[in-house]
Amino acid sequence: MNSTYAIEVNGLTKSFGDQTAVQDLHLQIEHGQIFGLLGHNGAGKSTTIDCILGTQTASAGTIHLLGADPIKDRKHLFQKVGVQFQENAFQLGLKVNELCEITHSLYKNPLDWKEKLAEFGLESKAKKTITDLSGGERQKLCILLAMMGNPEVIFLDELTTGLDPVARRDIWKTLKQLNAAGVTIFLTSHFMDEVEQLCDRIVILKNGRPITSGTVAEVIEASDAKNMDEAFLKLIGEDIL
Ligand SMILES: Nc1ncnc2c1ncn2[C@@H]1O[C@H](COP(=O)(O)OP(=O)(O)OP(=O)(O)O)[C@@H](O)[C@H]1O
Repeated sequence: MNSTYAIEVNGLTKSFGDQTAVQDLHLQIEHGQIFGLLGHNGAGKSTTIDCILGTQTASAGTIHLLGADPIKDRKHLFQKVGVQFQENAFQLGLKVNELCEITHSLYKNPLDWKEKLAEFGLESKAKKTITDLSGGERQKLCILLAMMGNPEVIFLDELTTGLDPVARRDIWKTLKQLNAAGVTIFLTSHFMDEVEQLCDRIVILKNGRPITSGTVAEVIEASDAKNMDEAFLKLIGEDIL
């Protein structure tokens, strides 16, 4: 099994009973790209990520993550792939430094989390519990934890939902720095300004099916729109908005 892409998906289909969440999805994501998977609520974005990570089994299709099989090679991939913790995965009573220590201990080649905490402006929060952090601070901590193992690829699902404009820009800066250091980023987002700012390439899903792909500029041009917001609305159609 091999692939020169960071992530390669061929004909991914995932059904839950008689409902098809993702249908015949093909992705070829180069190393070092910021890739955005877009779509309305329930379009199939999280299901796609789950299948790529091997936490869900695909109904059909093949997936290569860093050239490996996400299910068979999960242990090996764990060291190379960072995943954003969902808020409900945190034990909220833990202190920031405790959570960092625990996560740090899981990896063979972890980063210096104290240095990163300072870089993220969270140094003074080390002894606070997760519940004491603001939404933006929690999201930064999520990125830090996802980066802990020095991953080659990082998955971020709806990273800036619920954040104010300043916190969102802060997160964008962090992601750009991470990407400049060579990390491939796979993200989902409902914010088209964010997509325009960050993504090298995008795919839009509608009801589980890919309806368009390309760079942001290509998608805007192909849909004869003024910006990504308008392109998204045109492509998705008003019936589901
Ligand atoms: N475990 C499951 N069992 C049954 N149906 C599921 C399951 N997980 C997802 N689905 C269904 O699959 C479809 C795609 O869901 P998914 O969570 O992938 O969408 P999404 O694009 O991530 O949505 P959102 O933007 O709201 O997070 C939805 O109709 C959802 O109800």
